[in-house]
This record gives sequence, structure tokens and C-alpha cells, in this order.
Amino acid sequence: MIELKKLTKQADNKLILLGVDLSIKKGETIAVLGPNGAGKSTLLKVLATLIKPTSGHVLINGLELRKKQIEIKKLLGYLPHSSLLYDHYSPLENLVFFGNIYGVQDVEQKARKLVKDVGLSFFLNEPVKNFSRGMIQRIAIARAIIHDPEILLLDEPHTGLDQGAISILNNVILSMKDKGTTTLMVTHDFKQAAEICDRVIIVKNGKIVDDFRIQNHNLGFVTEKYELLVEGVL
Ligand SMILES: Nc1ncnc2c1ncn2[C@@H]1O[C@H](COP(=O)(O)OP(=O)(O)OP(=O)(O)O)[C@@H](O)[C@H]1O
Repeated sequence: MIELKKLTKQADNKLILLGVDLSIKKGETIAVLGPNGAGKSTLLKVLATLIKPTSGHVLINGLELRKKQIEIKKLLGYLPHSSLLYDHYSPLENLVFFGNIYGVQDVEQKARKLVKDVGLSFFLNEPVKNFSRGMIQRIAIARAIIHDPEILLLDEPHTGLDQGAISILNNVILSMKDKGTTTLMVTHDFKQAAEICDRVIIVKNGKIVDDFRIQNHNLGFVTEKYELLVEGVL
């Protein structure tokens, strides 16, 4: 359960988030849509405890974000724009390294399985610096879930992925949903949003301007809402 109340974020005298109220139930899969510069990544960074809100309240599983950062970090899997991987390490070494930080049991076995799940077993021991962008993104996704987080925060996860990798990622998100994981996914890819999400929030100028459920993967419904609210067409 995630609760945001009157959340604001100001940086360099600029208001980035202007009073965000949001309530998310366990197991929801939410797409965060909005134009460039709307405040989507900033919202995710606040939830990921990377930046502090200026005012307002954030509760994650009943824990106050300002006071319980360490406990909250353990619940989160965060995929930012940058991979956070170590270039000179292989996928196996990277995943074991990050798994150990979280105290994952049988970490090497878990890491090998995840590398297989993202389709890169053949490259298990190659340094990541030799990888293409899409391959790095696959391993970055594995890194974000090595500790079976209860909450996944994904910032444009489909960027740079080929069709095969998109299916793998979607399956990862859906199988985590089956286990009760809550996912918040910032994306410009409406098709993937409609494919895997059950709810959409639209952010514009630092505010949530719409919040609705998607049924039957209805891409047309999402596009129509977005065009109306963000682009002012229709
Ligand atoms: N640390 C900062 N200092 C000043 N301005 C910032 C800072 N971080 C973000 N901003 C500004 O806040 C606004 C929102 O940024 P943010 O990255 O959250 O947007 P976004 O919705 O994720 O955009 P995009 O779709 O382009 O990734 C932008 O105008 C950005 O320049």
C-alpha cells in the first residue's frame, strides 16, 4: 500500500511536483504517463527514497518515508534510466553483488536463474561493458528484482528492448504481479501500458490530471484520454 498526500517537490526554485495525492493498493500495476518534463521521474525518485519531498506525506506499507528509509528501501526494486550495473563485472557478478547487499539467500543460483529468465545465459560471464543497450537493460531489470521486492518502480523499462525482450519484461512484471508485487511504471509506450497495467495515472505540470482503470487492454481508451488531457485534441 502506497499513500501520497499533498506531495510537493521543489528544486532550484522550480516547482516540479505540486501537491500529488495518490493511493495505491497492493498488487496494482500502474502506468504513469505524461509529457516530457511533467514530473514522472521525480515522482518515482521520491518513492525510491533517492530525493526528499519538499512537503507532504508518503507512506509505504504504513511506514513514513521521511523516518523509515532503510526499511522502505528493502521493499523496493528500482529501475532508473541508468543501469546502475558495474561495467567490468559480468551479469553473474553484478547480480551476486547486488543480491548480497540485500542479503538474498542462495544468491548465485538466483542470479543464474534471472540471467536465464532474461535470455542472456550465453553471456553469463562476459563483462557488461561489451553489451548492447538492450542487453544492459535486460540485466538491469534482473538487478532490480534480485531481492523479490514488494514494490517495483520502473522508469521507462521498455526503452531499447527488442520484441523478444519486451515479452520477457512483460512476463516478469505479470508474474511478479501474481505474487502480489505492486508496480509503478513510468512510460511513453502506451501499447505496453495497456498490455500489462490495470490502472493509468496521467501527470501534467507536476499534478495528476487523470487516474483511471484499463479494461481488456484497451489501448484506444488510453490514447483518447491522453490526447484529450495532454495534447488538448479531439
Ligand atoms: N534536480 C533538479 N533541479 C532542477 N530541476 C529539475 C531537477 N530534477 C528535475 N528537474 C526538472 O523538473 C521537471 C520534471 O522532470 P522529470 O525528470 O521528473 O520529468 P519527466 O516527466 O520524467 O520527463 P521525461 O518524460 O522527459 O523523462 C523538468 O523540467 C526537469 O528539468
